[in-house]
Amino acid sequence: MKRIEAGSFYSYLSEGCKICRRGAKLVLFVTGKCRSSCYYCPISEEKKGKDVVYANERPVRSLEDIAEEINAMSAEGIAITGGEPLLKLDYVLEVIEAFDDLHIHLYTSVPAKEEVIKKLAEAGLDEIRFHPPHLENSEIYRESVRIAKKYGIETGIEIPAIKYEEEIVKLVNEEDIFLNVNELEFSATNYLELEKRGWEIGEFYEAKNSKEIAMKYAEKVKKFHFCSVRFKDIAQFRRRLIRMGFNLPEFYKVTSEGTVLCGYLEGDKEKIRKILTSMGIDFFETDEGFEVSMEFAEENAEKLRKEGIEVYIVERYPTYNRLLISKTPLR
Ligand SMILES: C[S@@+](CC[C@H](N)C(=O)[O-])C[C@H]1O[C@@H](n2cnc3c(N)ncnc32)[C@H](O)[C@@H]1O
Ligand code: SF4
Repeated sequence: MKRIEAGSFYSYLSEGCKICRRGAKLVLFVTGKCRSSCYYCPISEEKKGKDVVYANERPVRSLEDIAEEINAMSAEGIAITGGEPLLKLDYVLEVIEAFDDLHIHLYTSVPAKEEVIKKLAEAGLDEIRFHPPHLENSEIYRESVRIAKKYGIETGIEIPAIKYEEEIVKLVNEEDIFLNVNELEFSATNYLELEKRGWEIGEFYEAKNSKEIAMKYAEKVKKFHFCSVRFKDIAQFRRRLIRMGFNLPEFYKVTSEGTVLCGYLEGDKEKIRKILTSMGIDFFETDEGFEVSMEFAEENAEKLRKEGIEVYIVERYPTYNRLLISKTPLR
């Protein structure tokens, strides 16, 4: 068993996991709808049950939006998730075909039939991960697993570590497929249900003792991977942020946390635009203001203030929603 950062370990990593570890997988959420109702489902309130599409944080209206997010993070792969992606099979096929040059993996809780898997394979799906809700009836996925393998799709089972089920171990070892076990994660939507069942929340929103359940699988499963909540956050997410940060214009400073720092100007937009253009300064215009280099903001703060322009240093995420971490006025 090899150890990776933040408590994760594996004996086998699927291609999808390898790309995800580099922060190079775009998460494509294709619908919030799902026919199962797992008590541990972490989907947020704004997405649950709603037929919405997001590429990472970016709302998607067309394939063009997905292409923009791919460029923003230099994605090498796409993870198609939900809700239940197979409720929107035609859309999923369209996406797989459109971005066939990237590695694409799909999550599903449906024991899909041959006609569905054949279509996915022909569209170019590379990897599939079945999730038996509540970890029950895993045997009903055996046929789908065999079909997916027959069509050359890398196949696995992916589950949260809520309990140990011998039937899952039997299935993955007999079919020689991988088992991904996620550390059970608390979210705003599953918190009460997890608490009701005795789970306690840890420092990183992980369920305490969930890792110990994963260990039991690790002892028995040939192709095994445990992904911790902390690893998802500090490695995958932070690495994606860093990729996104370095794709921004050079005047942004990328921190080791994956956030970006820049100067920020607010005031009469026409006036600011004129000043920056006449000085030949690189800038990015947002709805409310102008992002510039920190050096420019610091060196010119006094002069700009005299022109009635507010000057700040801003730290934000390099994501589509530009989540603000801090906005400090320069005096
Ligand atoms: C949220 S589901 C969405 C896709 C599909 N409905 C499914 O269940 O596979 C994606 C993955 O998250 C895992 N998962 C669900 N709830 C979880 C939780 N609270 N903590 C960690 N992983 C979880 C599932 O095992 C599944 O592999
Ligand atoms: S099958 Fe997946 S999306 Fe549906 S309720 Fe369970 S975890 Fe959530």
